[in-house]
Amino acid sequence: MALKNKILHLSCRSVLGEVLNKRFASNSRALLKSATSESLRICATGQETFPGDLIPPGARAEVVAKETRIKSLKEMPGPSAVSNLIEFFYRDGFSRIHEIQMEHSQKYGKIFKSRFGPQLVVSIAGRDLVAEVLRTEGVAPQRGNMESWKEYRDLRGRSTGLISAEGEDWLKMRSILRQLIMRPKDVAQFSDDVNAVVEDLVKRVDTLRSQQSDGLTVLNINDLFFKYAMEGMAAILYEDRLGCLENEIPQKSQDYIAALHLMFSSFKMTMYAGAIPKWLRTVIPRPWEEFCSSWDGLFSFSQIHVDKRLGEIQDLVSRGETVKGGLLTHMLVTREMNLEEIYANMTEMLLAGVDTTSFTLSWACYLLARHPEVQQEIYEEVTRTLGHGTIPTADDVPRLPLIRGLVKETLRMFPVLPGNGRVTQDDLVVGGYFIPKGTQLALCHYSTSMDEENFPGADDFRPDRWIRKDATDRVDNFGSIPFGYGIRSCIGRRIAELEMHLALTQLIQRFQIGLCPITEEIKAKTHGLLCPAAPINLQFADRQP
Ligand code: HEM
Repeated sequence: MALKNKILHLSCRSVLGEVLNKRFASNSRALLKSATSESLRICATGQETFPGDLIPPGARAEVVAKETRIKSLKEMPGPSAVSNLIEFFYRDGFSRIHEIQMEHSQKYGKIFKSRFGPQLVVSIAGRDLVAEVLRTEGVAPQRGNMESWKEYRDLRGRSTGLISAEGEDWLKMRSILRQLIMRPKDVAQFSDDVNAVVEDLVKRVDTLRSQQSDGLTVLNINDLFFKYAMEGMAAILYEDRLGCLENEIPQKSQDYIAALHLMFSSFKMTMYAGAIPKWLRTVIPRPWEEFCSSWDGLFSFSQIHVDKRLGEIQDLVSRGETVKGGLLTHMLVTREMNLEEIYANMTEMLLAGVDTTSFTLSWACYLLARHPEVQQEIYEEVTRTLGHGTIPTADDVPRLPLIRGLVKETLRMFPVLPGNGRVTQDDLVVGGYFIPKGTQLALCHYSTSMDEENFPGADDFRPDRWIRKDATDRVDNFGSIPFGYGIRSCIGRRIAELEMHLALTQLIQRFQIGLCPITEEIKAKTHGLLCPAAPINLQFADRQP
């Protein structure tokens, strides 16, 4: 792949945003200690706003204390420890986490507690309560217990990356990366690289369907999108290609795919590995061993690619030539992170970026195939805007609101992370309950995005519900925040969106996507991520220009 002349710029605006965010968070945390959540939501004007400057916090707290009693965690409803144990371990609840969210929120309300052994988890299943929690976050929110990830890194002398780091380490890495890839215009420069991968994706569709008797069917579409996402991520992160969309996949890439599959196939076990006390690992060693060996594979793959690029840069420098390149080049040249931190971040970003993007693409194509009339509408928008043969770039995406709506609606119906976590860093009052510092919260994204109150006709696939009616109309909705919200939200959001927008636009331009006769209704299952419970087989018929 030819190296490109790219400049990755820093932004004072985003730094300012972070400072403002910090101020707001510390203000609101102070207030939360003295007031209930109700007092935060409803101010004197009756609007949803921050009431600090309208009524002195102390006075407000007094009024509220008379009106509303803050309840304790003991009073919070929720399933009993025994029924939870049966649900998860006997009835395999881990693969139905999304359904359990719905059932429990209907039964216990928008906030409820569950116990997993010694661990108490408070689930937040209401849109406004989720907003309340995320809007009051501090400067370095914590997602959950990352002990097993950290332990592996300590064992091997590795650094943490953005997903596993906490506190100061996380802040430092986040502030570097957020200036490089957080805004659409930062990632627009990767358009050509992504399009080169999309071209290979389209060729691969041709090859795969020609191997079937009907000349149309691509079996297990997620396998194809997995390879597309891996190839796209490598093009952006490593400035290199892996050959995943070739007929013969190079051995090193195959080894990586195996390590990635091991990581996900042993997901449940590795979850326990984090929880199993160390002494118990001598009795049941397998989960921990598999966990370490899959990380070994993931780290070594990233290291090979980072070292390769480093060698190329050193050669250029020794020949006195100018160094040009993308994200990795920038990181290697500026050394704002040390080499171990670069390995760790490349490893964690690749891990975070492949399945998430590929499952979303699989669901999007499945939904298009099930709803030909919606597909036709989107096809008409694409051809009206771009014509039949024009290859879309990042600059075209704002002119394709239905393509963006398609991705948003897919992620609403199948949020690839059906839930997210936070460990509270201060005492909080949420939904009228006192939640002490250090409590594990589960934000129930699946149930909020399927809630009729937040999305009328929630079972209907309607990409157009995301289209703004005019410049002032905002359709943002805390009911569906598939990339999270705020300072610890997904750092790869813009990269993922670029990969999905460009791939879907070209697929819709080229093919009419249909259900294959052998494909029945595909249900979702939770396997860490929300994924199809059965292979999705689809037909790709050529569009007639
Ligand atoms: C459809 C695609 C994707 C979805 C739905 C998604 C969703 C998420 C969510 C929900 C989080 C947690 C946010 C929070 O805790 O508030 C997250 C974190 C993260 N994601 Fe993504 N993601 C996607 C693609 C990607 C890609 C392509 C990358 C890499 C370039 C990536 C890298 C990360 C990283 C590094 C974090 C941790 C951020 C931090 O802790 O500071 N994700 N993602």
